[in-house]
Amino acid sequence: MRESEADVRRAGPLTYRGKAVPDTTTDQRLLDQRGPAEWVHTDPWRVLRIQSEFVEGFGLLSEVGSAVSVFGSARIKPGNPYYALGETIGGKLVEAGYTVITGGGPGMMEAANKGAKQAGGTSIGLGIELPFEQSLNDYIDMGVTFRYFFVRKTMFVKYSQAFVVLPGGFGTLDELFEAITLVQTGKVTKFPVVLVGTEFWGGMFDWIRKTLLVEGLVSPNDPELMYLTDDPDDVIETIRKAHVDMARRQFEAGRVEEEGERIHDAERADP
Ligand SMILES: CC(C)=CCNc1ncnc2c1ncn2[C@@H]1O[C@H](COP(=O)(O)O)[C@@H](O)[C@H]1O
Repeated sequence: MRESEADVRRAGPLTYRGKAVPDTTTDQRLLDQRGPAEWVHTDPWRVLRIQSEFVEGFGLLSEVGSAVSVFGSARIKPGNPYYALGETIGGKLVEAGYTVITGGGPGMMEAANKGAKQAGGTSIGLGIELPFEQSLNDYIDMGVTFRYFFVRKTMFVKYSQAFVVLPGGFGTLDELFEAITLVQTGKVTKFPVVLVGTEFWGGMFDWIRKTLLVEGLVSPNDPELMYLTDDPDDVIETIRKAHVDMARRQFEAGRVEEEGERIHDAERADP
């Protein structure tokens, strides 16, 4: 016997029959009612917003090729020699075959994006909502603005194969030490973290060796997790060599197909 329309209701994957058929449809309940609004300020709702940030971030970045994240001060202005250094490094990363990812803001982020864009590469900005008005810099081809710092950080780590850290303040230090901690604890397979500016970072390196190491608060090899240089070509060469070595180790460990591809990519980037 055929069911009459009144006897059955299909709501997406759900089927209701007979007296179980609801009085209203899902759309009616969605569109007709407007209840109290406090729930948008609750954690369960935030979880959905957080989830949507991951979806947008993964969606934007998943097809990006080999990429390097460049961190550095939001406050350094064009005209500062560090800004020019950031531009040069952004450009050279592109010439070496990498997409450049930054925090999308002003200062050193803008410098690296500018260098990347002017070299004809892909320039990405992962911005962050801040209490004061601020938009993504003008040199970004693709960008997302995140609400949550921790979601944004996941994107930097997941979609880049190296970090370049230019002079900066607390935000830059936060990004540097997050990266180093992930490498130190084996949460990411060892990837190069290159600091640029021997004079700027030298004091921190000394303190790590003379205090952290001497007090036994880091392992003897931990300071080697960071490489320090002033030379943009050395930045690129260090990253490239690390990628070739890494791909070769993975290849030798038997993960042939994919890793062969990566060796190829890294070698293709040979300047
Ligand atoms: C003028 C000003 C303060 C703007 C702030 N606008 C920002 N926009 C995007 N990312 C940022 C911003 N401030 C800090 N960050 C993040 O923290 C780092 C810079 O922080 P800082 O200036 O070193 O501590 C950047 O690598 C970036 O990922």
